[in-house]
Amino acid sequence: MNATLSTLTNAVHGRLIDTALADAALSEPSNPRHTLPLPSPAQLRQRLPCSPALHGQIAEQRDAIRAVLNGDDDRLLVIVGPCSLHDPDSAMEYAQLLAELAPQVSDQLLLMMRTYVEKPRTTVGWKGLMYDPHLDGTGDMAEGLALSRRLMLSVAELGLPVATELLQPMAAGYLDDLLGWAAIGARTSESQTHREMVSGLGLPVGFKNGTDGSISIASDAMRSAAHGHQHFGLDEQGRPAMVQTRGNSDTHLVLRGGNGGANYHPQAVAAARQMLVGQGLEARLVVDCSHANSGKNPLLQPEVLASVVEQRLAGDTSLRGVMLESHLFDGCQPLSGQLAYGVSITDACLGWNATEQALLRAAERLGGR
Ligand SMILES: O=C[C@H](O)[C@H](O)COP(=O)(O)O
Ligand SMILES: C=C(OP(=O)(O)O)C(=O)O
Repeated sequence: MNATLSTLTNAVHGRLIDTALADAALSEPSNPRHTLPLPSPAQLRQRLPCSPALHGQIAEQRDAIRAVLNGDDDRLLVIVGPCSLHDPDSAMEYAQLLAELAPQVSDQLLLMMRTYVEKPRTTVGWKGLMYDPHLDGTGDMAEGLALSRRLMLSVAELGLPVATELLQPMAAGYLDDLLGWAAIGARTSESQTHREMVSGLGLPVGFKNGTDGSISIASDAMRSAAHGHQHFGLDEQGRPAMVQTRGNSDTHLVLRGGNGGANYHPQAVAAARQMLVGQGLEARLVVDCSHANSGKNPLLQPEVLASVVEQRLAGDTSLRGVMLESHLFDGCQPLSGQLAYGVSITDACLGWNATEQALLRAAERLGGR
């Protein structure tokens, strides 16, 4: 563009912006919103850095997870931990227990910790540590982001791969360098925005089937995420940006059951496998033992896990992983008054003792193959 044209263009844009600002100043907002600035991803990463040693560990863990998901390593991937983290002390006590168990079962199971700081809600409810770290509705997201990153760093420093659901695409850049694996939840697998985000991630990602049980939304998501996209997003400095991604084919389907019931039984697994292969996708399956696969009864998760183990032993090599919702103690509690330590404030979880027993049993059974 020559200098005169550029000056003219700037002058026109300048006038448009001035007019827009004047209009904005004059018009009454019909639904006023309050905003508070947040740090940029770069600022938070600088404040809570991932050391080169940790960075190397996470890269190795991603490769190990990929090897299991691709079937090059015949261990079972296990994504296990609280439905949501709401209290750093109980989260770290849980992480310690898991880190002690991991080497005991590592010949058969590759354990990673569910480190969930964002919760998708069916309607409304507490949306996770990242949104409301004080658990009081004040929405201190600056602290929520810092606390979430600090917790993930601490879990990773114990040597555990960190797994989380990425719900808000704008927030992924604050945490994604720390993750070994991520999920896109049942309520967002169909969302173009989430598929675009996944296409720019450098880690394995599981797309869950929809809450209605639809598995095709997840296979569509896998095909979309494998492509490069141009999308609206934020750069590292938090500025609005056109983001160009390269595509991510490191994805798989997570069977979590649906409104019609469970989908971990051999027939449902075979149908999922067939659909993926029919669409030219690799048959890589992870079974979520919780949610609709256990009818939301956390104590049934060991049964679902045992079924997956038996299906593998019977020769189903497409089943590559499982997910369990587990906390220090069984059940869940409402978010009000004095909270019991180590009990979920979102979905009901399986307590640690039963979780450990179920995982030891699975390892023993798989080890005897
Ligand atoms: O795993 C978590 C929940 O199932 C999900 O966040 C939905 O929860 P809700 O139906 O209680 O909102
Ligand atoms: C919200 C979750 O699951 P889903 O998306 O399957 O409901 C979860 O695993 O925390």
